[in-house]
Amino acid sequence: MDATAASITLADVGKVYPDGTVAVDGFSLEVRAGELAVLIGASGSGKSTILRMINRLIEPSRGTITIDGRDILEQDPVRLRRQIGYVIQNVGLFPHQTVRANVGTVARLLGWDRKRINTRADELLELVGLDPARYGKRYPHELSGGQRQRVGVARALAADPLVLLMDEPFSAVDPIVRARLQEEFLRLQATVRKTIVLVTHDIDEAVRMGDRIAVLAEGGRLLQYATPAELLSRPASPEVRDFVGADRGIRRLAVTPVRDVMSAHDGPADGLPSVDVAATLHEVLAVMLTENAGTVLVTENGRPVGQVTRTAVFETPVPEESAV
Ligand SMILES: Nc1ncnc2c1ncn2[C@@H]1O[C@H](COP(=O)(O)OP(=O)(O)OP(=O)(O)O)[C@@H](O)[C@H]1O
Repeated sequence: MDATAASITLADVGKVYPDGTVAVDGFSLEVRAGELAVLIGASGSGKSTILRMINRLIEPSRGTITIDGRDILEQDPVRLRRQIGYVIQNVGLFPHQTVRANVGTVARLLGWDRKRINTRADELLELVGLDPARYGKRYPHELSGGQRQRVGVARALAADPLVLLMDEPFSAVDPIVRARLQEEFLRLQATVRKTIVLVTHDIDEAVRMGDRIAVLAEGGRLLQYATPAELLSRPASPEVRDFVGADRGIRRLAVTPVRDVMSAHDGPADGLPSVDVAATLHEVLAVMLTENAGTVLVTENGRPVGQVTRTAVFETPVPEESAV
């Protein structure tokens, strides 16, 4: 297969554990190739169960899961898992193996020769921002939490999987490291473009990372599956609205491109502060506040292409939420 990413489809998937717990009851979702889908929801809503059904660490009780159109239940689970990267909270690095050996685990299982494994491991360490010469020979206990997490990501990418499953990958590190890892990971994703399903408890992480966010309630009930901007501006129900939280207005600014809100520029541009057309409303607001301006010019390659007023920042798009 030449593709670097694959679509994932879950159709009416259910899981009943042997003790009778209905963890997931008829869950359907489509993740497009190269997209990062976030699963978020209350504790016990079935997020991890869904994730682990995709790599068959848990066998579904019903329904169909396909990767690139191929039913995963018709594939050998061990081979399937080698094509799917899996990153978990505490990474699960092998403590008695060096960083380089940890990253090379899957490649070794695939029978690659030592030279190719080491070259690949070093490439991946560089990709996640760890100098191979400095860190390759260390053991996991000789790394910080954030560095271990990066090794976990490098290991998950080692066999160039089509799909990456991440279960709270950044939650074990402190908030500052977490924000940096998220940012680095997004840059990495812009290069590798894997299809990713990420489970989190953190709505800010979901909004920052997700191309689409699935909000789940108990039993894997899908409340909404939408882009961050859509979720924040148009929560599908009071349940989603509560979940997304009271400060969603601020979050919405961070995901709404200025392009969606700007109007035609009229009048002289002299003296107006400006933002690039790729900016978000959050950046526009920051400029308005620091420059004490009511209008900001929007430029593309340095030329004015529109303007945004303070009213537009706060009024557009008008969310249907006057009921609260
Ligand atoms: N092995 C198991 N046997 C029985 N019930 C289980 C098992 N694993 C999970 N459950 C139950 O299935 C439901 C869904 O669990 P799951 O771990 O998928 O939820 P989650 O949304 O990932 O939760 P959290 O956010 O707390 O990690 C919960 O009610 C949980 O108690």
